[in-house]
Amino acid sequence: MDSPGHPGPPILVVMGVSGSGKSTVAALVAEATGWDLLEGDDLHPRANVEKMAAGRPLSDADRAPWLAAVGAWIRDHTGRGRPGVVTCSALRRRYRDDLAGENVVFVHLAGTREQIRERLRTRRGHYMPADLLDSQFDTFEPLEPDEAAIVVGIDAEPADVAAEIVARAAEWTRGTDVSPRP
Ligand SMILES: Nc1ncnc2c1ncn2[C@@H]1O[C@H](COP(=O)(O)OP(=O)(O)OP(=O)(O)O)[C@@H](O)[C@H]1O
Ligand SMILES: O=C(O)[C@H](O)[C@@H](O)[C@H](O)[C@H](O)CO
Repeated sequence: MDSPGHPGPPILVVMGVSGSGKSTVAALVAEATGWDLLEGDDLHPRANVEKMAAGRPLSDADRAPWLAAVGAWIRDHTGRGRPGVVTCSALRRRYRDDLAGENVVFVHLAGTREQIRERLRTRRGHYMPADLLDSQFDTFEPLEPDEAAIVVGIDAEPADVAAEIVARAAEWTRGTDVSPRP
């Protein structure tokens, strides 16, 4: 799947606000492709998890060590030429700039506040409270045209969302323009 424009296998950073479906969809993409999967939430320091569970949004400083750990996983993979799928909210442009690099493609799971609020309302067994959704949307800085990125809607079933990502990632590795679509 390599091309001169994109010399190595991709790392897909599946991003978006809490509840947009990152964990669900990334697992399906990893299953379909056989690529390594990093559940970014597993790299949060315990203090971050406790803070979110208590209903308090993370600050930039809170996110810094977590983003560094996610970035290290990405670098390890790109350095070894291994493809991967990573879940990471990557809400702000500057966070993404720290994760970006050759063969890194951001995949934004784009949904409305109302749609995601409803999904979080019915989600069970997760520490992240739905109350934090507004701060997630307030923090989110949309992808900009110069970012290597794919935007995917989340209306479809998870398997179909994952299939679209696999297809668009294949286009990306062939060098097709997949800059954000409205
Ligand atoms: N395409 C979809 N259609 C319907 N439900 C979905 C879809 N994708 C995910 N869900 C459901 O929405 C909820 C949120 O999904 P998920 O936990 O994967 O989101 P997340 O972005 O990883 O959240 P967080 O960042 O808080 O970990 C889950 O209950 C999941 O089953
Ligand atoms: O950047 C953030 O505010 C946090 O990292 C969250 O997005 C969590 O990672 C996740 O949503 C919790 O499950």
